[in-house]
Amino acid sequence: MSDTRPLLETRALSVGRGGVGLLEGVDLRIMPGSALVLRGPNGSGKTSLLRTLAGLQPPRDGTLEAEPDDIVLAGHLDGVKPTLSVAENLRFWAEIFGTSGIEQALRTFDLDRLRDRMAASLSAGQKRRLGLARLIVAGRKLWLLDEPTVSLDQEATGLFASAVRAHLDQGGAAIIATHIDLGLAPIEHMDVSRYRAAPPAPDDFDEAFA
Ligand SMILES: Nc1ncnc2c1ncn2[C@@H]1O[C@H](COP(=O)(O)OP(=O)(O)OP(=O)(O)O)[C@@H](O)[C@H]1O
Repeated sequence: MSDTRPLLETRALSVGRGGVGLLEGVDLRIMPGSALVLRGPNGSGKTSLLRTLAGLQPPRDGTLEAEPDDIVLAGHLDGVKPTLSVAENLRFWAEIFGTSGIEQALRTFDLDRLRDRMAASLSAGQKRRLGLARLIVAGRKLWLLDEPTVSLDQEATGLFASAVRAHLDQGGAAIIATHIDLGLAPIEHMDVSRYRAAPPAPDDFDEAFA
């Protein structure tokens, strides 16, 4: 039976950062098997939106419906533990997420040859691959990805795109802040600057200096 319920739905969601409103009126509906690419200039609020969807910060307004246990976020900080080996990092996350088995994650991101290397000694791109391998280990349905291809070469970007495609084929979903074309067509794009929050009313502004 196909699952026709959205994995995430927002209505009139408002997002801010540091007490400042960034986005308003964001309506999103993410179905199993679908991917949404977030676009927008630097500072427009992509990371803040992903953090809000992941439950790391509360919405300023509106509603967000999602099952927290369905979601995994891969952010700018890879979450890699430098004093653990590649395999130990993956086993650590498997324990955190309550899953088992790291071989598929190692294979997917071509990390097998590096399995016993201390994460501290990995190159930036290798570290990023390890951070992304955490997605496989997590076993969650909705991937929230913030600039996932930073530091990745063309080959590793291809591995990542294949991993996303396989995830979608298995009924997973992804929201990806990225400026590059991952070749995942057909795919929806959303420019977050469409939802830019109105600046504070002049009265509020004056009040701050009263
Ligand atoms: N911790 C913070 N405290 C206050 N303001 C912040 C904080 N982090 C980010 N901001 C501000 O919030 C705004 C949105 O930032 P955000 O990181 O969400 O944008 P972005 O679209 O992801 O940008 P980029 O494309 O550069 O990654 C920016 O003006 C930024 O300076």
